[in-house]
Amino acid sequence: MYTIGDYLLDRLNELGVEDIFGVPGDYNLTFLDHITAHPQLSWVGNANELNAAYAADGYARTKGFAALVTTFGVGELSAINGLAGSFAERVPVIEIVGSPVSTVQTDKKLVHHTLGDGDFLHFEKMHDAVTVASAHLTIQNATSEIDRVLTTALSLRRPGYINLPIDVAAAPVEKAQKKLQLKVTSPIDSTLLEKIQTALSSAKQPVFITGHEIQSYHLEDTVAKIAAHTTVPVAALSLGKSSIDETHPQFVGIYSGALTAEPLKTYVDNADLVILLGAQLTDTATSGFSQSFSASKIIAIHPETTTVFGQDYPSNDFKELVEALTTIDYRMETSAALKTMPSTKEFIATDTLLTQNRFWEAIETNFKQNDTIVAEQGTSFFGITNTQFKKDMRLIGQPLWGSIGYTFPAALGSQLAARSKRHLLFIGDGSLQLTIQELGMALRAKLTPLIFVINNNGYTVEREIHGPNERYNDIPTWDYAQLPTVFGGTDQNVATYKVTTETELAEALVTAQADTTRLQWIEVVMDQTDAPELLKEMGRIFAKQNT
Ligand SMILES: Cc1ncc(Cc2c([C@@H](C)O)sc(CCOP(=O)(O)OP(=O)(O)O)c2C)c(N)n1
Ligand SMILES: [Mg+2]
Repeated sequence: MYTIGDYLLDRLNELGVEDIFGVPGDYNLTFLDHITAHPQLSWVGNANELNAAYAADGYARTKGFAALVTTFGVGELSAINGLAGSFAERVPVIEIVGSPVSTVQTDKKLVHHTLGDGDFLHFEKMHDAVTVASAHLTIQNATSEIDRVLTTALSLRRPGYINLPIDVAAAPVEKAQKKLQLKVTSPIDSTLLEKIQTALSSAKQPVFITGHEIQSYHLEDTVAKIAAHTTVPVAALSLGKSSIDETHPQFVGIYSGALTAEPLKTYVDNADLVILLGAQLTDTATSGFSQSFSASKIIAIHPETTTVFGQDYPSNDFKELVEALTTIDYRMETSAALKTMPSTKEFIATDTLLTQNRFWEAIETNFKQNDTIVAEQGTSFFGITNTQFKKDMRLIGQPLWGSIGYTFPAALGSQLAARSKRHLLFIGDGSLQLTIQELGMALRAKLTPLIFVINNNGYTVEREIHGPNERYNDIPTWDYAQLPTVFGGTDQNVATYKVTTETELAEALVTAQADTTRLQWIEVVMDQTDAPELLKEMGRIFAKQNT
Protein backbone atom coordinates (compact mmCIF):
# COMPACT_ATOMS: atom_id res chain seq x y z
CA MET A 1 0.00 0.00 0.00
CA TYR A 2 1.34 3.45 -0.97
CA THR A 3 1.29 5.71 2.10
CA ILE A 4 1.69 9.37 3.05
CA GLY A 5 5.12 8.38 4.34
CA ASP A 6 6.00 7.07 0.87
CA TYR A 7 4.65 10.28 -0.70
CA LEU A 8 6.94 12.37 1.55
CA LEU A 9 9.97 10.18 0.76
CA ASP A 10 9.32 10.30 -2.99
CA ARG A 11 9.11 14.10 -2.85
CA LEU A 12 12.43 14.27 -0.97
CA ASN A 13 14.02 11.95 -3.53
CA GLU A 14 12.59 14.14 -6.31
CA LEU A 15 14.60 17.01 -4.77
CA GLY A 16 17.82 14.96 -4.90
CA VAL A 17 17.84 13.36 -1.45
CA GLU A 18 19.33 9.84 -1.46
CA ASP A 19 20.45 9.54 2.19
CA ILE A 20 18.38 10.37 5.24
CA PHE A 21 19.91 11.20 8.60
CA GLY A 22 18.51 10.76 12.08
CA VAL A 23 17.89 8.62 15.15
CA PRO A 24 15.02 6.09 15.55
CA GLY A 25 12.31 6.48 18.18
CA ASP A 26 9.09 4.58 18.79
CA TYR A 27 7.15 7.45 17.20
CA ASN A 28 9.04 7.10 13.89
CA LEU A 29 10.04 3.42 13.66
CA THR A 30 7.26 2.32 11.30
CA PHE A 31 8.03 5.32 9.07
CA LEU A 32 11.72 4.29 9.00
CA ASP A 33 10.56 0.96 7.53
CA HIS A 34 9.50 2.94 4.45
CA ILE A 35 12.94 4.57 4.21
CA THR A 36 14.76 1.24 4.35
CA ALA A 37 12.28 -0.19 1.81
CA HIS A 38 12.66 2.77 -0.59
CA PRO A 39 14.74 1.76 -3.66
CA GLN A 40 16.51 5.13 -3.97
CA LEU A 41 17.01 6.00 -0.27
CA SER A 42 19.55 4.91 2.37
CA TRP A 43 19.18 5.37 6.11
CA VAL A 44 22.19 7.01 7.80
CA GLY A 45 21.87 6.39 11.52
CA ASN A 46 23.60 9.10 13.56
CA ALA A 47 24.89 8.96 17.12
CA ASN A 48 22.56 11.78 18.14
CA GLU A 49 20.07 14.17 16.57
CA LEU A 50 22.35 17.22 16.82
CA ASN A 51 24.96 15.37 14.74
CA ALA A 52 22.17 14.28 12.38
CA ALA A 53 21.16 17.92 11.83
CA TYR A 54 24.79 18.96 11.31
CA ALA A 55 25.36 16.10 8.86
CA ALA A 56 22.17 16.96 6.99
CA ASP A 57 23.40 20.56 6.71
CA GLY A 58 26.71 19.45 5.18
CA TYR A 59 24.83 17.08 2.84
CA ALA A 60 22.49 19.87 1.70
CA ARG A 61 25.39 22.28 1.04
CA THR A 62 26.80 19.72 -1.40
CA LYS A 63 23.71 17.98 -2.74
CA GLY A 64 21.27 20.89 -2.58
CA PHE A 65 18.70 19.45 -0.16
CA ALA A 66 18.66 17.15 2.90
CA ALA A 67 16.37 15.52 5.45
CA LEU A 68 16.65 14.10 8.93
CA VAL A 69 14.17 12.13 11.02
CA THR A 70 13.86 12.64 14.77
CA THR A 71 11.50 11.43 17.43
CA PHE A 72 9.01 13.69 19.16
CA GLY A 73 10.33 16.05 21.88
CA VAL A 74 13.61 14.51 22.95
CA GLY A 75 14.91 14.01 19.41
CA GLU A 76 13.79 17.25 17.78
CA LEU A 77 15.02 19.39 20.69
CA SER A 78 18.46 17.83 20.35
CA ALA A 79 18.41 18.69 16.63
CA ILE A 80 17.15 22.27 16.95
CA ASN A 81 20.57 23.88 17.33
CA GLY A 82 21.59 22.27 14.05
CA LEU A 83 18.47 23.58 12.34
CA ALA A 84 19.16 27.06 13.70
CA GLY A 85 22.56 26.95 12.02
CA SER A 86 20.96 25.89 8.74
CA PHE A 87 18.48 28.75 9.08
CA ALA A 88 21.19 31.31 9.83
CA GLU A 89 23.41 30.20 6.96
CA ARG A 90 20.63 29.47 4.46
CA VAL A 91 20.76 25.71 4.06
CA PRO A 92 17.58 23.82 3.08
CA VAL A 93 17.15 20.93 5.53
CA ILE A 94 13.84 19.22 6.28
CA GLU A 95 13.28 17.84 9.78
CA ILE A 96 10.65 15.11 9.94
CA VAL A 97 9.47 14.54 13.51
CA GLY A 98 7.73 11.24 14.23
CA SER A 99 4.92 12.04 16.67
CA PRO A 100 2.34 9.99 18.61
CA VAL A 101 -0.84 8.71 16.97
CA SER A 102 -3.24 11.59 16.21
CA THR A 103 -5.90 10.43 18.70
CA VAL A 104 -3.28 10.26 21.50
CA GLN A 105 -2.55 13.91 20.73
CA THR A 106 -6.17 15.05 20.43
CA ASP A 107 -7.04 13.16 23.62
CA LYS A 108 -4.11 14.95 25.33
CA LYS A 109 -2.78 11.69 26.77
CA LEU A 110 0.16 11.87 29.17
CA VAL A 111 2.61 9.83 27.06
CA HIS A 112 6.42 9.63 27.14
CA HIS A 113 8.52 12.33 25.43
CA THR A 114 5.96 15.02 26.44
CA LEU A 115 6.03 17.59 29.21
CA GLY A 116 3.23 15.65 30.89
CA ASP A 117 0.72 18.42 30.26
CA GLY A 118 -1.20 16.95 27.32
CA ASP A 119 0.03 19.70 25.01
CA PHE A 120 1.59 18.31 21.80
CA LEU A 121 2.34 21.65 20.12
CA HIS A 122 5.13 23.00 22.34
CA PHE A 123 8.01 21.68 20.27
CA GLU A 124 6.82 22.64 16.80
CA LYS A 125 6.22 26.16 18.16
CA MET A 126 9.80 26.13 19.44
CA HIS A 127 10.90 25.50 15.86
CA ASP A 128 9.10 28.56 14.44
CA ALA A 129 12.14 30.83 14.74
CA VAL A 130 14.46 28.41 12.94
CA THR A 131 12.24 27.21 10.09
CA VAL A 132 10.73 28.98 7.12
CA ALA A 133 7.78 26.58 6.84
CA SER A 134 6.29 23.98 9.14
CA ALA A 135 3.34 21.59 9.06
CA HIS A 136 1.49 19.31 11.47
CA LEU A 137 0.25 16.63 9.11
CA THR A 138 -3.23 15.13 9.06
CA ILE A 139 -4.61 12.61 6.58
CA GLN A 140 -6.54 15.44 4.91
CA ASN A 141 -3.75 18.02 4.57
CA ALA A 142 -0.68 15.81 4.15
CA THR A 143 0.16 15.98 0.43
CA SER A 144 -0.48 19.72 0.02
CA GLU A 145 1.39 20.54 3.25
CA ILE A 146 4.35 18.33 2.30
CA ASP A 147 4.60 20.09 -1.08
CA ARG A 148 4.27 23.52 0.55
CA VAL A 149 6.95 22.95 3.18
CA LEU A 150 9.45 21.38 0.76
CA THR A 151 9.06 24.02 -1.99
CA THR A 152 9.22 26.91 0.49
CA ALA A 153 12.33 25.49 2.18
CA LEU A 154 13.99 25.04 -1.22
CA SER A 155 13.08 28.43 -2.65
CA LEU A 156 14.23 30.30 0.48
CA ARG A 157 17.08 27.91 1.25
CA ARG A 158 15.96 27.61 4.87
CA PRO A 159 14.88 24.62 7.03
CA GLY A 160 11.38 23.17 7.02
CA TYR A 161 9.63 21.18 9.78
CA ILE A 162 7.13 18.36 9.33
CA ASN A 163 5.33 16.80 12.31
CA LEU A 164 4.35 13.31 11.14
CA PRO A 165 2.01 11.35 13.45
CA ILE A 166 2.43 7.56 13.23
CA ASP A 167 -1.09 6.97 11.84
CA VAL A 168 -0.77 9.75 9.24
CA ALA A 169 2.54 8.34 7.95
CA ALA A 170 0.86 4.95 7.51
CA ALA A 171 -2.35 6.24 5.83
CA PRO A 172 -2.94 5.32 2.15
CA VAL A 173 -2.66 8.07 -0.49
CA GLU A 174 -2.46 8.48 -4.26
CA LYS A 175 1.01 8.87 -5.75
CA ALA A 176 1.78 12.40 -6.95
CA GLN A 177 0.71 12.77 -10.60
CA LYS A 178 2.96 15.78 -11.29
CA LYS A 179 6.43 16.91 -10.29
CA LEU A 180 6.74 19.49 -7.50
CA GLN A 181 5.91 22.99 -8.76
CA LEU A 182 8.95 24.98 -7.58
CA LYS A 183 8.23 28.59 -6.77
CA VAL A 184 7.17 30.58 -9.85
CA THR A 185 9.22 33.76 -9.93
CA SER A 186 7.98 37.22 -10.91
CA PRO A 187 9.95 39.18 -13.57
CA ILE A 188 12.79 41.36 -12.31
CA ASP A 189 11.76 44.93 -11.47
CA SER A 190 13.06 46.86 -14.53
CA THR A 191 13.64 50.04 -12.54
CA LEU A 192 15.90 48.07 -10.24
CA LEU A 193 18.06 46.87 -13.13
CA GLU A 194 18.19 50.43 -14.49
CA LYS A 195 19.31 51.73 -11.06
CA ILE A 196 22.11 49.16 -10.91
CA GLN A 197 23.16 49.95 -14.51
CA THR A 198 23.20 53.70 -13.85
CA ALA A 199 25.21 53.26 -10.67
CA LEU A 200 27.78 51.08 -12.41
CA SER A 201 28.04 53.31 -15.49
CA SER A 202 29.07 56.25 -13.33
CA ALA A 203 31.40 54.26 -11.08
CA LYS A 204 35.16 54.75 -11.38
CA GLN A 205 36.19 52.36 -8.58
CA PRO A 206 33.49 49.70 -8.20
CA VAL A 207 33.86 46.38 -6.41
CA PHE A 208 31.74 43.25 -6.02
CA ILE A 209 31.79 41.52 -2.62
CA THR A 210 30.34 37.99 -2.66
CA GLY A 211 29.02 35.98 0.27
CA HIS A 212 27.47 32.73 1.46
CA GLU A 213 24.06 33.32 -0.11
CA ILE A 214 25.72 32.85 -3.51
CA GLN A 215 26.77 29.39 -2.30
CA SER A 216 23.27 28.66 -0.93
CA TYR A 217 21.86 29.20 -4.44
CA HIS A 218 24.85 27.56 -6.20
CA LEU A 219 25.55 30.74 -8.20
CA GLU A 220 29.35 30.61 -8.05
CA ASP A 221 29.65 30.14 -11.82
CA THR A 222 27.26 33.04 -12.43
CA VAL A 223 29.41 35.30 -10.27
CA ALA A 224 32.45 34.21 -12.30
CA LYS A 225 30.57 35.20 -15.48
CA ILE A 226 29.69 38.63 -14.02
CA ALA A 227 33.35 39.16 -13.13
CA ALA A 228 34.57 38.14 -16.59
CA HIS A 229 31.94 40.27 -18.31
CA THR A 230 32.44 43.47 -16.27
CA THR A 231 36.14 42.94 -15.31
CA VAL A 232 35.14 44.53 -11.97
CA PRO A 233 37.28 43.18 -9.07
CA VAL A 234 35.50 40.60 -6.90
CA ALA A 235 36.35 40.15 -3.23
CA ALA A 236 34.72 37.51 -1.04
CA LEU A 237 33.80 37.56 2.63
CA SER A 238 35.11 34.77 4.85
CA LEU A 239 31.37 34.04 5.32
CA GLY A 240 31.33 33.04 1.68
CA LYS A 241 34.92 32.03 0.91
CA SER A 242 34.77 30.15 -2.44
CA SER A 243 31.58 31.96 -3.52
CA ILE A 244 33.75 32.86 -6.49
CA ASP A 245 36.46 30.57 -7.78
CA GLU A 246 39.71 31.85 -6.25
CA THR A 247 41.67 31.24 -9.44
CA HIS A 248 39.40 33.63 -11.35
CA PRO A 249 41.39 36.59 -12.79
CA GLN A 250 39.03 39.09 -11.17
CA PHE A 251 39.13 37.45 -7.72
CA VAL A 252 41.18 39.79 -5.53
CA GLY A 253 41.04 38.15 -2.11
CA ILE A 254 39.08 37.97 1.12
CA TYR A 255 37.72 41.28 2.40
CA SER A 256 37.69 41.33 6.22
CA GLY A 257 37.24 45.02 7.01
CA ALA A 258 40.17 46.58 8.86
CA LEU A 259 42.08 43.26 8.83
CA THR A 260 42.10 43.07 5.01
CA ALA A 261 45.49 42.94 3.32
CA GLU A 262 46.59 45.89 1.21
CA PRO A 263 46.11 47.07 -1.50
CA LEU A 264 42.66 45.39 -1.43
CA LYS A 265 41.66 47.12 1.81
CA THR A 266 42.24 50.63 0.45
CA TYR A 267 40.57 49.83 -2.88
CA VAL A 268 37.38 48.51 -1.24
CA ASP A 269 37.19 51.12 1.51
CA ASN A 270 37.48 53.89 -1.07
CA ALA A 271 35.22 52.25 -3.65
CA ASP A 272 32.60 54.56 -5.12
CA LEU A 273 30.28 51.57 -5.60
CA VAL A 274 30.13 48.37 -3.49
CA ILE A 275 27.80 45.71 -4.88
CA LEU A 276 27.17 43.00 -2.26
CA LEU A 277 26.20 39.72 -3.93
CA GLY A 278 24.60 37.51 -1.26
CA ALA A 279 27.04 38.94 1.25
CA GLN A 280 26.05 39.71 4.82
CA LEU A 281 28.35 42.14 6.65
CA THR A 282 28.48 40.20 9.95
CA ASP A 283 30.90 40.86 12.81
CA THR A 284 33.29 37.98 12.02
CA ALA A 285 33.20 38.76 8.29
CA THR A 286 34.04 42.44 8.78
CA SER A 287 36.33 42.16 11.82
CA GLY A 288 33.85 43.83 14.10
CA PHE A 289 32.05 45.96 11.49
CA SER A 290 35.30 47.73 10.63
CA GLN A 291 34.60 48.16 6.91
CA SER A 292 35.23 51.81 5.94
CA PHE A 293 33.19 52.10 2.77
CA SER A 294 30.11 54.27 3.16
CA ALA A 295 26.65 52.66 3.43
CA SER A 296 25.54 55.22 0.83
CA LYS A 297 27.74 53.47 -1.74
CA ILE A 298 26.16 50.03 -1.26
CA ILE A 299 23.87 48.04 -3.52
CA ALA A 300 23.04 44.88 -1.54
CA ILE A 301 21.49 41.96 -3.46
CA HIS A 302 19.98 39.29 -1.17
CA PRO A 303 17.49 36.43 -1.67
CA GLU A 304 14.52 38.26 -0.19
CA THR A 305 15.30 41.86 -1.03
CA THR A 306 17.72 44.16 -2.82
CA THR A 307 18.68 47.56 -1.43
CA VAL A 308 20.01 50.33 -3.68
CA PHE A 309 21.58 53.15 -1.67
CA GLY A 310 19.11 52.56 1.13
CA GLN A 311 16.02 52.04 -1.09
CA ASP A 312 14.48 48.53 -0.78
CA TYR A 313 13.30 46.53 -3.80
CA PRO A 314 11.70 43.40 -2.28
CA SER A 315 10.83 40.02 -3.80
CA ASN A 316 12.94 40.01 -6.95
CA ASP A 317 14.11 36.48 -7.69
CA PHE A 318 17.67 36.33 -6.37
CA LYS A 319 18.92 33.82 -8.94
CA GLU A 320 17.37 35.72 -11.84
CA LEU A 321 18.67 39.09 -10.61
CA VAL A 322 22.22 37.80 -10.17
CA GLU A 323 22.03 36.17 -13.60
CA ALA A 324 20.83 39.46 -15.12
CA LEU A 325 24.14 41.02 -14.07
CA THR A 326 26.04 38.77 -16.47
CA THR A 327 24.92 41.04 -19.30
CA ILE A 328 25.03 44.44 -17.61
CA ASP A 329 26.75 47.04 -19.77
CA TYR A 330 30.05 47.82 -18.03
CA ARG A 331 33.77 47.12 -18.33
CA MET A 332 36.53 48.57 -16.16
CA GLU A 333 38.83 50.98 -17.98
CA THR A 334 41.80 49.84 -15.90
CA SER A 335 41.85 46.82 -13.61
CA ALA A 336 43.81 47.79 -10.54
CA ALA A 337 46.60 45.38 -9.51
CA LEU A 338 44.79 44.08 -6.44
CA LYS A 339 45.80 40.42 -6.17
CA THR A 340 46.59 40.13 -2.46
CA MET A 341 46.45 36.37 -1.99
CA PRO A 342 49.96 34.94 -1.36
CA SER A 343 51.11 32.81 -4.29
CA THR A 344 51.33 29.19 -3.22
CA LYS A 345 55.05 28.77 -2.66
CA GLU A 346 56.87 25.47 -2.02
CA PHE A 347 56.92 24.25 1.60
CA ILE A 348 60.39 23.10 2.76
CA ALA A 349 59.82 21.20 6.02
CA THR A 350 62.29 21.54 8.88
CA ASP A 351 62.57 19.51 12.05
CA THR A 352 61.07 22.29 14.17
CA LEU A 353 57.85 22.14 16.15
CA LEU A 354 54.81 23.06 14.10
CA THR A 355 53.38 26.55 14.34
CA GLN A 356 49.99 27.68 13.04
CA ASN A 357 51.52 29.81 10.30
CA ARG A 358 53.75 27.02 9.03
CA PHE A 359 50.90 24.48 9.32
CA TRP A 360 48.66 26.51 7.02
CA GLU A 361 51.55 27.14 4.60
CA ALA A 362 52.08 23.35 4.38
CA ILE A 363 48.36 22.69 3.97
CA GLU A 364 47.99 25.35 1.26
CA THR A 365 50.70 23.66 -0.86
CA ASN A 366 48.73 20.38 -0.64
CA PHE A 367 45.39 21.67 -1.91
CA LYS A 368 44.08 19.92 -5.01
CA GLN A 369 41.59 21.14 -7.61
CA ASN A 370 37.99 20.28 -6.65
CA ASP A 371 38.78 19.72 -2.94
CA THR A 372 36.06 20.38 -0.40
CA ILE A 373 37.58 22.02 2.67
CA VAL A 374 35.65 22.00 5.95
CA ALA A 375 36.97 24.30 8.67
CA GLU A 376 35.69 24.55 12.24
CA GLN A 377 35.33 27.76 14.19
CA GLY A 378 38.59 28.41 16.04
CA THR A 379 42.14 28.54 14.76
CA SER A 380 40.97 26.29 11.86
CA PHE A 381 38.61 28.78 10.26
CA PHE A 382 40.91 31.75 10.80
CA GLY A 383 43.83 29.75 9.45
CA ILE A 384 42.03 28.69 6.28
CA THR A 385 40.49 32.12 5.54
CA ASN A 386 43.44 33.63 3.70
CA THR A 387 44.85 30.48 2.09
CA GLN A 388 44.79 30.49 -1.69
CA PHE A 389 42.32 27.90 -3.03
CA LYS A 390 42.93 26.00 -6.25
CA LYS A 391 40.34 25.78 -9.07
CA ASP A 392 36.87 24.53 -8.14
CA MET A 393 37.71 24.23 -4.44
CA ARG A 394 34.97 25.04 -1.99
CA LEU A 395 34.77 25.78 1.72
CA ILE A 396 32.17 24.59 4.22
CA GLY A 397 32.18 26.44 7.53
CA GLN A 398 29.72 28.08 9.89
CA PRO A 399 31.20 31.50 10.73
CA LEU A 400 27.82 33.13 11.31
CA TRP A 401 26.03 30.59 13.51
CA GLY A 402 29.37 29.20 14.75
CA SER A 403 28.19 26.19 16.73
CA ILE A 404 31.42 24.31 17.41
CA GLY A 405 31.48 20.63 16.62
CA TYR A 406 29.29 21.28 13.56
CA THR A 407 32.01 20.67 11.00
CA PHE A 408 32.74 17.06 11.90
CA PRO A 409 29.24 15.69 11.05
CA ALA A 410 28.91 18.32 8.29
CA ALA A 411 32.07 17.07 6.58
CA LEU A 412 30.74 13.51 6.76
CA GLY A 413 27.36 14.58 5.39
CA SER A 414 29.03 16.44 2.54
CA GLN A 415 31.18 13.45 1.61
CA LEU A 416 28.13 11.17 1.71
CA ALA A 417 26.64 13.54 -0.86
CA ALA A 418 29.74 13.44 -3.06
CA ARG A 419 31.96 10.46 -2.32
CA SER A 420 34.16 11.19 -5.32
CA LYS A 421 35.20 14.57 -3.91
CA ARG A 422 38.22 14.76 -1.64
CA HIS A 423 37.21 16.22 1.73
CA LEU A 424 39.69 17.78 4.17
CA LEU A 425 38.41 18.66 7.64
CA PHE A 426 40.25 20.96 10.03
CA ILE A 427 38.84 20.85 13.54
CA GLY A 428 40.13 21.85 16.97
CA ASP A 429 40.35 19.47 19.91
CA GLY A 430 37.72 21.47 21.79
CA SER A 431 35.17 21.31 18.98
CA LEU A 432 35.84 17.65 18.26
CA GLN A 433 34.96 16.75 21.83
CA LEU A 434 31.36 17.90 21.20
CA THR A 435 30.55 15.66 18.23
CA ILE A 436 33.22 12.91 18.19
CA GLN A 437 30.55 10.21 18.35
CA GLU A 438 30.00 10.60 14.59
CA LEU A 439 33.38 8.91 13.96
CA GLY A 440 31.48 5.65 14.35
CA MET A 441 29.11 6.57 11.51
CA ALA A 442 32.06 7.65 9.33
CA LEU A 443 33.86 4.34 9.77
CA ARG A 444 30.70 2.27 9.31
CA ALA A 445 29.90 4.20 6.12
CA LYS A 446 33.51 3.74 4.97
CA LEU A 447 33.98 7.48 4.42
CA THR A 448 37.47 8.63 3.54
CA PRO A 449 37.98 12.26 4.59
CA LEU A 450 41.36 13.57 5.67
CA ILE A 451 40.72 14.80 9.20
CA PHE A 452 43.22 17.13 10.87
CA VAL A 453 42.61 17.34 14.63
CA ILE A 454 44.38 20.42 15.99
CA ASN A 455 45.43 19.42 19.48
CA ASN A 456 46.36 22.67 21.24
CA ASN A 457 45.19 21.73 24.69
CA GLY A 458 41.83 23.47 24.69
CA TYR A 459 40.04 26.52 23.45
CA THR A 460 42.74 28.69 21.88
CA VAL A 461 40.24 30.95 20.14
CA GLU A 462 38.60 31.61 23.52
CA ARG A 463 41.99 32.22 25.12
CA GLU A 464 42.58 34.88 22.45
CA ILE A 465 39.32 36.57 23.43
CA HIS A 466 39.50 36.25 27.23
CA GLY A 467 40.99 34.13 30.02
CA PRO A 468 44.14 32.81 28.27
CA ASN A 469 45.20 30.75 31.27
CA GLU A 470 41.82 30.16 32.86
CA ARG A 471 40.73 26.62 33.67
CA TYR A 472 37.49 27.12 31.75
CA ASN A 473 39.51 27.24 28.51
CA ASP A 474 41.26 23.94 29.30
CA ILE A 475 39.73 20.61 28.29
CA PRO A 476 40.36 17.03 29.41
CA THR A 477 43.39 15.56 27.63
CA TRP A 478 42.29 12.83 25.21
CA ASP A 479 44.52 10.42 23.31
CA TYR A 480 43.18 11.52 19.92
CA ALA A 481 45.22 8.97 17.94
CA GLN A 482 43.44 6.16 19.82
CA LEU A 483 39.92 7.41 19.08
CA PRO A 484 39.39 5.61 15.74
CA THR A 485 39.95 2.25 17.43
CA VAL A 486 37.32 3.09 20.04
CA PHE A 487 34.78 4.00 17.33
CA GLY A 488 35.20 0.90 15.16
CA GLY A 489 38.46 1.68 13.36
CA THR A 490 40.49 -1.19 11.89
CA ASP A 491 43.52 -1.40 9.61
CA GLN A 492 41.02 -1.72 6.76
CA ASN A 493 39.13 1.55 7.31
CA VAL A 494 41.41 4.08 9.00
CA ALA A 495 45.03 5.29 9.19
CA THR A 496 46.13 7.43 12.13
CA TYR A 497 49.04 9.83 12.55
CA LYS A 498 50.32 12.11 15.31
CA VAL A 499 52.56 14.97 14.20
CA THR A 500 54.41 17.60 16.23
CA THR A 501 57.07 18.83 13.75
CA GLU A 502 57.04 20.17 10.18
CA THR A 503 58.86 17.08 8.91
CA GLU A 504 56.39 14.72 10.57
CA LEU A 505 53.52 16.70 9.01
CA ALA A 506 55.13 16.64 5.56
CA GLU A 507 55.63 12.87 5.77
CA ALA A 508 52.10 12.29 7.04
CA LEU A 509 50.69 14.39 4.20
CA VAL A 510 52.48 12.28 1.59
CA THR A 511 51.27 9.00 3.10
CA ALA A 512 47.76 10.17 3.93
CA GLN A 513 47.09 11.65 0.49
CA ALA A 514 48.27 8.48 -1.23
CA ASP A 515 45.89 6.35 0.86
CA THR A 516 42.49 7.08 -0.72
CA THR A 517 40.62 4.02 0.51
CA ARG A 518 40.66 4.74 4.24
CA LEU A 519 39.72 7.58 6.59
CA GLN A 520 42.86 9.58 7.41
CA TRP A 521 43.04 10.73 11.04
CA ILE A 522 45.91 13.20 11.62
CA GLU A 523 46.44 14.63 15.08
CA VAL A 524 48.43 17.86 14.84
CA VAL A 525 49.97 19.11 18.09
CA MET A 526 50.44 22.87 18.44
CA ASP A 527 50.98 25.31 21.29
CA GLN A 528 47.89 26.60 23.08
CA THR A 529 49.07 30.19 22.76
CA ASP A 530 49.74 29.93 19.01
CA ALA A 531 47.07 31.34 16.67
CA PRO A 532 46.79 32.70 13.13
CA GLU A 533 47.41 36.47 13.03
CA LEU A 534 43.83 37.05 11.85
CA LEU A 535 42.52 35.30 14.98
CA LYS A 536 44.80 37.23 17.31
CA GLU A 537 43.44 40.48 15.83
CA MET A 538 39.87 39.20 15.87
CA GLY A 539 40.25 38.10 19.49
CA ARG A 540 41.10 41.67 20.48
CA ILE A 541 38.10 42.95 18.51
CA PHE A 542 35.66 40.45 20.07
CA ALA A 543 37.01 41.16 23.56
CA LYS A 544 36.29 44.87 22.96
CA GLN A 545 32.91 44.15 21.31
CA ASN A 546 31.88 42.11 24.38
CA THR A 547 32.47 44.87 26.92
C1 LIG B 1 28.10 24.86 20.82
C2 LIG B 1 29.08 25.94 21.16
N1 LIG B 1 29.46 26.09 22.45
C3 LIG B 1 30.35 27.06 22.80
C4 LIG B 1 30.87 27.92 21.86
C5 LIG B 1 31.87 29.00 22.25
C6 LIG B 1 33.19 28.73 21.59
C7 LIG B 1 33.66 29.45 20.50
C8 LIG B 1 33.04 30.73 19.97
C9 LIG B 1 34.07 31.88 19.91
O1 LIG B 1 32.55 30.51 18.65
S1 LIG B 1 35.15 28.79 19.92
C10 LIG B 1 35.22 27.62 21.21
C11 LIG B 1 36.39 26.71 21.42
C12 LIG B 1 36.94 26.10 20.17
O2 LIG B 1 38.10 25.35 20.58
P1 LIG B 1 38.84 24.45 19.53
O3 LIG B 1 37.88 23.71 18.73
O4 LIG B 1 39.85 23.63 20.27
O5 LIG B 1 39.53 25.49 18.57
P2 LIG B 1 40.99 26.15 18.63
O6 LIG B 1 41.70 25.61 17.41
O7 LIG B 1 40.77 27.61 18.57
O8 LIG B 1 41.66 25.68 19.91
C13 LIG B 1 34.10 27.73 21.99
C14 LIG B 1 33.89 26.86 23.21
C15 LIG B 1 30.43 27.73 20.51
N2 LIG B 1 30.87 28.54 19.52
N3 LIG B 1 29.57 26.73 20.20
MG1 LIG C 1 41.83 23.74 20.58
